[in-house]
Amino acid sequence: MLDATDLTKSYPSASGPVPVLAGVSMRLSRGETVALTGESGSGKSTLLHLLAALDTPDSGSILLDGEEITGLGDRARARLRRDRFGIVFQALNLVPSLTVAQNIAFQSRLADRYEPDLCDTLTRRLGLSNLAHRLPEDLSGGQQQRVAIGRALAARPSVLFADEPTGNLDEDTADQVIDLMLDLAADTGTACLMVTHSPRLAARLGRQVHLSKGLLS
Ligand SMILES: Nc1ncnc2c1ncn2[C@@H]1O[C@H](COP(=O)(O)OP(=O)(O)OP(=O)(O)O)[C@@H](O)[C@H]1O
Repeated sequence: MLDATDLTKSYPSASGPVPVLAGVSMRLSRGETVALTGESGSGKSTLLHLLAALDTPDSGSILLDGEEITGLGDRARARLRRDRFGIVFQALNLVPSLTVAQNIAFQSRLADRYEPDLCDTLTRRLGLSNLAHRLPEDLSGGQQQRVAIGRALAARPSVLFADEPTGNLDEDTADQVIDLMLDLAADTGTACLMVTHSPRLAARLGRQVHLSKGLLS
């Protein structure tokens, strides 16, 4: 479904371009779950940003269902993210003026795919039913993380991209949130690519890939 080949990416610096990705290829099949690991600064977030169409590679190809997405302009990439991708990053970007229930419905409404029953189910399974009318500022970090996961999955994305989604949670809560995320992703047929520093969390996913020296193994 998502098929990336020979991706390269450098960032400019005072002493010239600094290469981060040196020819990364990876494939993500429908419903597959993959953990992306690697040392700090190895380029995990950079790769996730390219695959999620938040940034463009210097060279290489990314096919989504056979269609090249690297050449798309900003608007087309924004549409693609809205319609096909769920994104759960450390900066959760919940809409501060919307309640939990409204945040969960938010992307699915934008994508014109709002399903009240699915939103209710996600809210309940994420343990947010009694918080549905609260604003994000009145939630704990873990509760906000669950809202972000619900919002991403309510739009039935093809791929869920998660960058350290439980980075600031204790181990037990992180395990619960990841298990729930994987469970819900499986129910909605969503593939999942998750960046994590934790080998323990990585082991819970179907496959692990490791980024080192600009290459995946
Ligand atoms: N916008 C940018 N401009 C310049 N350099 C950048 C930019 N974004 C990332 N980098 C550099 O690219 C390298 C890879 O960064 P990236 O955030 O992808 O790594 P990471 O593996 O996700 O790290 P971490 O695990 O610490 O989050 C780092 O050396 C970083 O300093």
